[in-house]
Amino acid sequence: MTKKILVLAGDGIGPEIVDEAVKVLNVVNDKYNLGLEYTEDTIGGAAIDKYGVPLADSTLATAKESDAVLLGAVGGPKWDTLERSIRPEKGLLKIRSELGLFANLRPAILYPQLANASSLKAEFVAGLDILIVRELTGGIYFGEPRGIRTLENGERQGYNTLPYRESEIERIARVGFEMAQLRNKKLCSVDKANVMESSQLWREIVTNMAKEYPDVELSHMYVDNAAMQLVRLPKQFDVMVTDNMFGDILSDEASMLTGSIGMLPSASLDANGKGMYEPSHGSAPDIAGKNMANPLATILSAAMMLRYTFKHAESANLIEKAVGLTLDKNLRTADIMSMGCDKVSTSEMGNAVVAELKKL
Ligand SMILES: NC(=O)C1=CN([C@@H]2O[C@H](COP(=O)(O)OP(=O)(O)OC[C@H]3O[C@@H](n4cnc5c(N)ncnc54)[C@H](O)[C@@H]3O)[C@@H](O)[C@H]2O)C=CC1
Ligand SMILES: CC(C)CC(=O)C(=O)O
Ligand SMILES: [Mg+2]
Repeated sequence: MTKKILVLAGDGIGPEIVDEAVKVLNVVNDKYNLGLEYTEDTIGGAAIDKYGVPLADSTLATAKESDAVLLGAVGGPKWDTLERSIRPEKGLLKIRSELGLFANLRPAILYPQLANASSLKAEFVAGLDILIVRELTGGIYFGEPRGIRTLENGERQGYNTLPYRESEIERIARVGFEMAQLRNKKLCSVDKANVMESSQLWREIVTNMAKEYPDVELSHMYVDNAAMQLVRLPKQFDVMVTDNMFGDILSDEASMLTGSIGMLPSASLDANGKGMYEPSHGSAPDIAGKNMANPLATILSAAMMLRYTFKHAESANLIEKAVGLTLDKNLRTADIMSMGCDKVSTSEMGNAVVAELKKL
C-alpha cells in the first residue's frame, strides 16, 4: 500500500535539511518496500513568494489527503516586515491547527558521542533521555482576542490571550501519561499555576487524571523552576508535559543539553496517528544556503514518522542506529564540532548516514 508524504521544505535551511531526510527515507523505503510516495509543495515565506499566502488552500488540501507531512522550517528576514496575518509562521500555525496536530513530541536524547558538544558537563548529561510533550494547537499562540490596540491616551498596547479548554488539557495530558507509561513512568507537568488561571485549570485536570494512571509518578513544576532544573539536573526528568509556549521555549533549552538544536527532532500528531514531522529548530537564516546546517534533527524526525505514523519501528530504529554509527566515525557539522572530529557539510552528513544505513 502506498504511503503518501507531503514534503514542505519551506525557508532558509529547510530545503537543505529536508533533502537529506528524503535521501535517508529512500534507503529504508527500498529496503523494506514501504511504498513511500512524495508530493512536493511549499509553506512559509517560499509560499508567500509563490502563492501570496504562507499556506495555500491547495497545499492544505494535499496535506489533508496525505498520510504524513515532512517539513523543514519557515521564516526569515525577507518576510519579517510583512503584515502579521500573512507572515511565514502563520502558515505553520495554520497547518498544525487545521490538521489537528495537538501533540508535539520533542525527544531530547544525548548521543553519547556528543557528550563534549553539550552545554553541560558530561556528568550531568550522560544518558540523557527526556521527552517533552508540548501542546501544539492551543494556548497563547492561537488565543483570541489578540492584537495591537490604541489606548485612550494614544499609547499602543500589544495583547494576547492564553486560553485552554478542559478537553484540550485532558487530551495532551493523556499523551503525557501514556508516553510516561511506555518509558520510566515519571511525568512532570509544567505550568505557571501560581499566577495564571489557565495554568490553574491545567494543574487541576492533570492532577485529577493521575488516578487513571496509578503506575505513573506525577509531579508539577512551575515553568521558571523547570527552566532552571533543566540545566541544573536534567536527568531528573523523564516525560514533561506542558503548554504550547512553555514547550516551545523549554525544548529549545533542552536541545542544547544534547549538543545542538540541530539534534532535536519532533513529531506533531493528531488523535489518529497522522502526523507532521519537523526539526524543532527554525530556518536558521544565518547559515542558510551554506550547506553547513545539521540535518540530523530532520533525519531523526523522518525516523519518528516511520515509528508513529507508519508504525514501522524497525526502520525507525535503523535510522537512529545509522545516526549513531555516523557520529562514531567522528563526523560533525559545525554546530556539534569538537576537537579531534572531522567537520562535514549538510550533504556530507546526510550521505554518511545513508552509507551507514546501507550497511545495516
Ligand atoms: N518550526 C519552524 O519553522 C520555526 C521557525 N522559526 C523561524 O526561523 C527564523 C529564525 O529563527 P531563530 O530564532 O533564529 O531560530 P533558529 O532555530 O532558526 O536558529 C537559532 C540558532 O540555531 C542555529 N540552528 C538552527 N538550526 C540549526 C541546524 N539544523 N544546524 C545548525 N545550527 C542550527 C541557527 O544557525 C541560529 O544560530 C525566524 O523567522 C523564526 O520565526 C523559528 C523556530 C521554529
Ligand atoms: C512559529 C513558531 C511557533 C515555531 C516554533 O518556534 C516551534 O514550533 O518550535
Ligand atoms: Mg521553537
